[in-house]
Amino acid sequence: MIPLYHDFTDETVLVFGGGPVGARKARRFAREANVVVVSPEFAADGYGEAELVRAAPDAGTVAGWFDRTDPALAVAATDVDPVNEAVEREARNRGTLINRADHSGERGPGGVVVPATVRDGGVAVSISTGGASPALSKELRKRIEGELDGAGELAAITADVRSELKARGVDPARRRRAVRAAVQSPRVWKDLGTGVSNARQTVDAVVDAALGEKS
Ligand SMILES: C[C@@]1(CC(=O)O)c2cc3[nH]c(cc4nc(cc5[nH]c(cc(n2)[C@H]1CCC(=O)O)[C@@](C)(CC(=O)O)[C@@H]5CCC(=O)O)C(CC(=O)O)=C4CCC(=O)O)c(CCC(=O)O)c3CC(=O)O
Ligand SMILES: NC(=O)C1=CN([C@@H]2O[C@H](COP(=O)(O)OP(=O)(O)OC[C@H]3O[C@@H](n4cnc5c(N)ncnc54)[C@H](O)[C@@H]3O)[C@@H](O)[C@H]2O)C=CC1
Repeated sequence: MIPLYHDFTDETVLVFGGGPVGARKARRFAREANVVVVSPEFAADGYGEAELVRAAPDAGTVAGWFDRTDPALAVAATDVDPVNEAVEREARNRGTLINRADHSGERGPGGVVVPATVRDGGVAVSISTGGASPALSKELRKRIEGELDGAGELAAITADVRSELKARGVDPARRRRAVRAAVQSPRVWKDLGTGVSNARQTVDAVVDAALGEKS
């Protein structure tokens, strides 16, 4: 399996099954997509901003929900095998991405896994075991959680620096050297998250030094 980051803005994610697993996937995708959860019961803790539709489609009526919502991704998270199978089949017929929450191992065309994810601002690190051991993905996620502190802030600062250097016409090789120096600098990392404009100033000093300019 090959990891990709997918932009779900303005897209719909259709979740079948409103148990703890369906709810977890709904929360995950609702941060960006329009999420519709179809289930006869909604007993779990939270579904984010998802739209909840009370219904219990069988294998024959699953397709109608695809017609109504036109999803970019379908999640099969019911505890009814033939329904999960029908969701997968329908997604595949339409070329829609499919996440079988009840199924490890082989995925087939359009099959995707939901990874364990750590975020800091716009920075995300995702972990998958290719479906072999979700508990291990979760454990590894916990171990790296603290490692990303400040990465979101540094990504935002260096994004600004990159466009400023581009606008000033600094050539690509020197730009690359300067941005690399900034992300590698222990002084920069020390100043991230201190709540003042320290980090930006430190980045500017490191960038100026790398470009051979006085700060
Ligand atoms: C294939 C996959 C499909 C998919 O859902 O995309 C899948 C499938 C299954 N999970 C099962 C069980 C558990 N899943 C978790 C937890 C998570 N599972 C997630 C993803 C995935 N789970 C995909 C593969 C990811 C990879 O490649 O590693 C995470 C990472 C993301 C998320 O779901 O948000 C989230 C952690 C989030 C976090 O905390 O960071 C725990 C741990 C716990 O609950 O503490 C357990 C119990 C322990 C265990 O069994 O390992 C079962 C058996 C059900 C049964 O036996 O009845 C199946 C079905 C099967 O194996 O057939
Ligand atoms: N991917 C993951 O991380 C995990 C996956 N699983 C698997 O995912 C599946 C769901 O897990 P849980 O949420 O814990 O199960 P659950 O049994 O608590 O929830 C299943 C939900 O599906 C609903 N449902 C039943 N028939 C339906 C229908 N015809 N259409 C739509 N919804 C219907 C039920 O009302 C219930 O809300 C299970 O098959 C389990 O094997 C379980 C644990 C973790």
